[in-house]
Amino acid sequence: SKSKKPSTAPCPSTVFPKSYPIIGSYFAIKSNRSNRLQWTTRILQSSPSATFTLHHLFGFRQIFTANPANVQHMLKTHFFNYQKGPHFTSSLFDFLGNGIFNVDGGSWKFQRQVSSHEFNTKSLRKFVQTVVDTELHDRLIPMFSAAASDQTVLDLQDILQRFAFDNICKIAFGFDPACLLPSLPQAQFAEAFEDAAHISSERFRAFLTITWKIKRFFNVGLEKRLKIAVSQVRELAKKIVKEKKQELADNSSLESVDLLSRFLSSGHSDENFATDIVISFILAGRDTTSAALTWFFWLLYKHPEVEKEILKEMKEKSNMPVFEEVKDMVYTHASLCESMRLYPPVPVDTKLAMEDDVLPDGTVVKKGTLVTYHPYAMGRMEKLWGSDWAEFKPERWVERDEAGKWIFVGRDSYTYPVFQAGPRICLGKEMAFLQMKRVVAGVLRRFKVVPTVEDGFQPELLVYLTSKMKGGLPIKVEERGEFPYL
Ligand code: HEM
Repeated sequence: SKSKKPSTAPCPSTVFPKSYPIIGSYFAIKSNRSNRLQWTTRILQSSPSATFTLHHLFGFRQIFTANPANVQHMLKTHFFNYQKGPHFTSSLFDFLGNGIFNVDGGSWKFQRQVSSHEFNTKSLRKFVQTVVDTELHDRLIPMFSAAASDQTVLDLQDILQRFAFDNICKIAFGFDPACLLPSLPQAQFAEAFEDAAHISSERFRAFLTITWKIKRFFNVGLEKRLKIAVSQVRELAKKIVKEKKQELADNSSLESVDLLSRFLSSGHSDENFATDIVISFILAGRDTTSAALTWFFWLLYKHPEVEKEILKEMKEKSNMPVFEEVKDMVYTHASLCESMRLYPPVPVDTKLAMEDDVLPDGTVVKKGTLVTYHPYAMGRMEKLWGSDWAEFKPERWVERDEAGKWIFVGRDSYTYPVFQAGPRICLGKEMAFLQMKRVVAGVLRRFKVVPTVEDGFQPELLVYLTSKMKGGLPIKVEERGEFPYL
């Protein structure tokens, strides 16, 4: 007799979206609009080579891949064939202009060279440390301390976003928007920046590009708001560029510390160039670390054993100078990597194929096809992480040496493209880890972070350009008492 036991394997015919002539998989795409990330992840998990082609309206195709060989092909070996392309750059142009984040080819290469040079200086690293520590000790910790004494509920995500925004503005152009402080006039800059980033990313969701272009032409709806926000951001940036140029002209021996001063004093004094590159840096460095840290604190709450191990590591390093300690926090580093495996701040990233091509797994790519690599799905592939992929386990990233000390065991950047990979890999990766580890050490050393959510609460992921937690993360903070407290 036939077995009635249901199969647990996903059935391809139900998982893969049906495609019809002309309309492609329109209905499946429409009905999965609000959970597109999870939907495409499920399809990739059940696809033999972790790649599939989604058919949009009128024969337009988009390839999704979670296959490391394909990722390496598009981000490294065939880098020049996979670019941002006009759809991406035109959506962000009003906001970002020709800044590094929004250009391809020669313009990108030039900005990349100039900025990687500046990023690799010891003095910039030192400056970043000072900025982060000042923001931590003068603003974040006092705020937590006040909240602990009067038991206020805080939105952790909102606070970390404001913290990261203050930091990146000070680093990028020496301006303090002071958004961790209550309603100073500068905070308007952060609001305008948020509006500009949010509405620009809404353009990607538009069914047809022409819809937002028409609204822009008539200056109505969201496009009207975008125009106002962008002009506020750009005006302030331009004003700062002018002031900095004047300062440098008056005093050429001025100690130039922030990125903008460095660009200007190394001969890149064109106003538009300087404004565009600074805005790109703020966008890149703004929501990414805060998104990573919000999910990280949530996972720590769900995994007290990991928090305990981090505290143990901090106790062992407590006699080291602060930034030496950060470099040595191997288990904390592993925990952050693990948290970003499950919740990558940039969950998907799309490129445009400039010419016909074939991916290493045999997928045919026609010129003009969008190719999306999917870090969110890649962190959820059994083939890459084993059958326990759904578990939060920092131990995947470490080994003990003979003396019992943790050693970090990294994964290659094509299996874990959370910071992208290849020539366009994130420029701020090291800076991001430094900032995140400082926050983790600074906060955990003194406070316990307790989400005030109901039992069984599962945070929802909301994707704009970065992966936010829907509705934020309400928390209370408790003072731990004297350190060391283990
Ligand atoms: C956890 C934190 C971060 C993550 C996960 C992250 C991830 C990424 C990713 C995926 C890209 C590629 C985007 C694309 O080209 O489509 C990127 C690019 C970039 N990131 Fe980050 N980033 C982080 C923090 C930062 C910080 C703090 C900065 C600081 C300034 C920064 C600066 C940049 C820049 C300038 C680029 C453009 C590089 C280029 O196009 O050549 N990032 N980042």
